Amino acid sequence: MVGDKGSSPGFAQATRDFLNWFQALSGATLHNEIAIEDLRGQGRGRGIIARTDIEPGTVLFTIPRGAIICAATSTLKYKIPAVFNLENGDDNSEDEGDGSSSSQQDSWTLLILIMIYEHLQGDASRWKPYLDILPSSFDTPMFWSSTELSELQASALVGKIGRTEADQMIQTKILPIIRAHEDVFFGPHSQQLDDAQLLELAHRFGSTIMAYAFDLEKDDDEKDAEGQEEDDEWVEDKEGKTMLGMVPMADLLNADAEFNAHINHAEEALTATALRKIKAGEEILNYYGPLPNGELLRRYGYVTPKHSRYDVVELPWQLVENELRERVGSTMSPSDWERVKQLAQSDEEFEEGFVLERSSEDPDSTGQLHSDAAFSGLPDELGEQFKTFLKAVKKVNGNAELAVQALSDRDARKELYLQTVLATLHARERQYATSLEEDERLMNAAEVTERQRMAVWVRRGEKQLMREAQSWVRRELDELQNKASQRRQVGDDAPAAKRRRM
Ligand SMILES: C[S@@+](CC[C@H](N)C(=O)[O-])C[C@H]1O[C@@H](n2cnc3c(N)ncnc32)[C@H](O)[C@@H]1O
Repeated sequence: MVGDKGSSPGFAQATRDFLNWFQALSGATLHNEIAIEDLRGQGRGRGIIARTDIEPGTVLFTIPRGAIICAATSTLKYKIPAVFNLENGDDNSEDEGDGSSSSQQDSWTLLILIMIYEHLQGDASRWKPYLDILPSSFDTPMFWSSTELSELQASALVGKIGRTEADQMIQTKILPIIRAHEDVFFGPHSQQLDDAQLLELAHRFGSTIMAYAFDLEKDDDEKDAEGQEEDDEWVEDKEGKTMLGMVPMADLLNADAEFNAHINHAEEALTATALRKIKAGEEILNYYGPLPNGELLRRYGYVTPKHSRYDVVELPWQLVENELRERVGSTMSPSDWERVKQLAQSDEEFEEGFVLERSSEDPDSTGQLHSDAAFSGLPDELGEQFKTFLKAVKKVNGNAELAVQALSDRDARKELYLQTVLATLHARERQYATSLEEDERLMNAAEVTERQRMAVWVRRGEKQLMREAQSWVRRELDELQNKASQRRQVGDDAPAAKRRRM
């Protein structure tokens, strides 16, 4: 859900002004039978709805590239060319150490600077009606209080919010540029802002870019390394290499794991087309990718039931190690165990944690999914690291019986592995303050706020996945036991058969 400070009439007027502005753009098109609607009642801000049935392949709207806010279109680059790397024409501009050189900027920080500049231009910005419909507050965890964050419990999402890193990026890359060019950012009519206000503005536009901006450099027929066609996605470009831009109208589309529209990138314009028949009254939906709900919440500030199929749980190796030690190293001294750890960690493949996820098909070319996702196995790398650890145990203590046996007998190792993982999954589940069952109850409780409900949804999804993983491990253990008892039966029968033959 996106916040907008305006009251309802302001909201509707801003939508109308934006529509008029958009339709007057040279090269822009908008299908007559689609409408921007106020979906705040459903917690989805604005969205685009079909007013009549729309046939597959129909062009919904076209955005000329010149209407996108990006480094190529904003006049800011002519005012502070050094920051945009235009003076030397290459990447070797001098680093002034104050954030003013291009080498310190990336596509994120440049777009934040552009958005702050255009915002401070007020009526003078050619994107004013578009800027007026962008959100001024967000439901992403970056803006949650510590009490709200505590509702995420043991979710790995907590460690990924990155408020401190964002603050630091703004302090080192955004504020020094604005302070060094106050005449550019604060025109004769605009109000001066202090550092705290600028910090808030930079956070606001950083979050806007996270939830709205487009990667502009992909072509329709671009292929990834495997030769597969890549989707044009709303991206988080952490390395800052691709040009990001704010694309009016395209970013009014909400999204889900099943969707019905696609944005094509062509030379002169971006075009939204219907992927299948869209019925009158249906919302036109884009796709942000196969994201778990935790990631959807972190980047976009919402969760959906359809994204649950992509949920993940992070299993820290330390938890696996604790369980393994109990089983194979309980008689080892702390210093011997330390040697085991050092040996295992010296392996260059060593991982601090492993991600559990379900197997899921990709949406088809019309944006639809046809089967449920299911947990179907542990990561291979986890099994390999488990074996590496067993080898290290054997090296340090050749008498560690269980480890030695597990290394020479495949089934014994599999059983030890599965038992250890099962115990780890229980331990991981205990790190969350409430049970899955309590969360199920909370989902329907009246007193729960929207942010709390989203946090419960994320942690509940992770617990559900852990339960599925536990059932899978139990089934594997049962199979192993059945196999062993069948072998015992064959073994018991064998001498009898032999006797008969004799
Ligand atoms: C690119 S914008 C889409 C337009 C947006 N609704 C608006 O009013 O500006 C992305 C934001 O829309 C909202 N959104 C998108 N899809 C949603 C969904 N399926 N359910 C709820 N909110 C959604 C989220 O707040 C997200 O950060």
